[in-house]
Amino acid sequence: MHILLVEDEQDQRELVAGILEANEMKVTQADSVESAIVTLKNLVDKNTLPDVIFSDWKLGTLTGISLLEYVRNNSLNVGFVVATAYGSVKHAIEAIEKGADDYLSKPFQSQELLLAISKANTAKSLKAQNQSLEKQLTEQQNMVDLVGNAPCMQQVYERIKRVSNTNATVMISGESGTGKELAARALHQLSGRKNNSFIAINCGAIPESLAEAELFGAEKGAFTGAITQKIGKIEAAHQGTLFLDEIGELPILLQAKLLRFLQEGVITRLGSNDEIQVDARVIAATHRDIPSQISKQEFREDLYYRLNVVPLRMPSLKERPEDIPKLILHFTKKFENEYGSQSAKLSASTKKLLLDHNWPGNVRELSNKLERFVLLGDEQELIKDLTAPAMTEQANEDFEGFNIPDEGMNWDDFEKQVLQQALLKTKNNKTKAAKLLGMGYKQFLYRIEKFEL
Ligand SMILES: Nc1ncnc2c1ncn2[C@@H]1O[C@H](COP(=O)(O)OP(=O)(O)OP(=O)(O)O)[C@@H](O)[C@H]1O
Repeated sequence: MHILLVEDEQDQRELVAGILEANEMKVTQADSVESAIVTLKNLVDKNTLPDVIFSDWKLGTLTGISLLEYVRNNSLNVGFVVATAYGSVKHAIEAIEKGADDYLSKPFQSQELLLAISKANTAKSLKAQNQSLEKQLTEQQNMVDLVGNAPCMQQVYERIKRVSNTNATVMISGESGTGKELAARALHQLSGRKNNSFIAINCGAIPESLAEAELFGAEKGAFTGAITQKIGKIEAAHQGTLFLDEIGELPILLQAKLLRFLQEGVITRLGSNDEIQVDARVIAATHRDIPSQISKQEFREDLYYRLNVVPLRMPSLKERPEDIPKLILHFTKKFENEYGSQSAKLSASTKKLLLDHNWPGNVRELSNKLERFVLLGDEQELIKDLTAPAMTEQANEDFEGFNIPDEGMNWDDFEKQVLQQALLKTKNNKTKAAKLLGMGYKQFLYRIEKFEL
């Protein structure tokens, strides 16, 4: 262990140095705050910082506090022990408040000295560990944009890091709003393909009749309306990443063609016989239970195994309530920046409501609620929203015989209930639910997002 010993009285300094050296410590001596700072600067340059500084309180006209301030202001990670005059508790308290790890009242026994030094050294090591963990976490967060440190999220980060730089196909599962697309983007960002395209396509959002041209491209005249040559999404992802969202919605015919691409790395544009080599890393995502789709013959088993080389499950928000405070902070700041407004502070009881909420719409729901709060600054509305009873299946059934009541009605509630019923009827299949209501998928998606369904 290396100690910087700062003491202006030579006898005292040599006495302490003797004890430390007898205990196999390396000692560098300084007789004033100024010379200690010069010594520290030299040691920083040589990258040989001491482990602990042991400094007297009174050093000429200055005190050990000036040295402590220098050390802490420059974020030098060293342990710090201050020796104060007998009975000067005030100084001891001040030293601890300013960031000393321990203090010793003079006169002290050599055992007390060694104990204080060892304590300060441990504190230094812990600080170094924390700093490196924090740095790792921040790097990770910056890299992937995903907020949350819960153990289940750490596993997600670990897996993303491990497979990002490979070409392995990843199948991301998880409830709606859990960050599946963010995870896919992270895989792309952390890969060697990051400077090429990330092409995302929602397999549920394209009408079946156009899906093949959308994915594989089409030659001019391949079908009515194909007035120019069309490059498909797969081809557009050449040398980059192709993100197939809602893969469970992909029509069965196209599943066979996708499988061929995954196996052979070639595609054929609609209306052409030429094979085109495409090098795209494929990431798929679904909130549906694909094995049960397989048993209903809605999804090809061989395609599933080809896609599910590396499964990545995004945890629901319910599984990681400890991340809610961090997410609240993240979204509040994000929307404050976006709208250039300062939101009102959330009261402790509202924070508790946010923590206790069930979050069926996961992080997306939390983000939407906080966006509204930042925009409107209406805490009461947020509370009302969080305490409104959840829609039950029974309530939906009651709704079937609905007539506009004489006293009028709330249009938003009405719309929300219709959307919920459509989702219930189609077991959350958004494409089918949109069809049921005669709406385009995007239009439907917009509305369910508006109501955080
Ligand atoms: N861990 C997270 N940290 C920060 N933001 C998140 C996180 N998870 C989700 N979000 C945010 O929530 C919203 C929904 O995320 P995303 O679109 O990635 O979810 P998804 O699982 O793909 O949803 P869906 O299945 O409905 O498409 C986005 O605005 C995203 O930025």
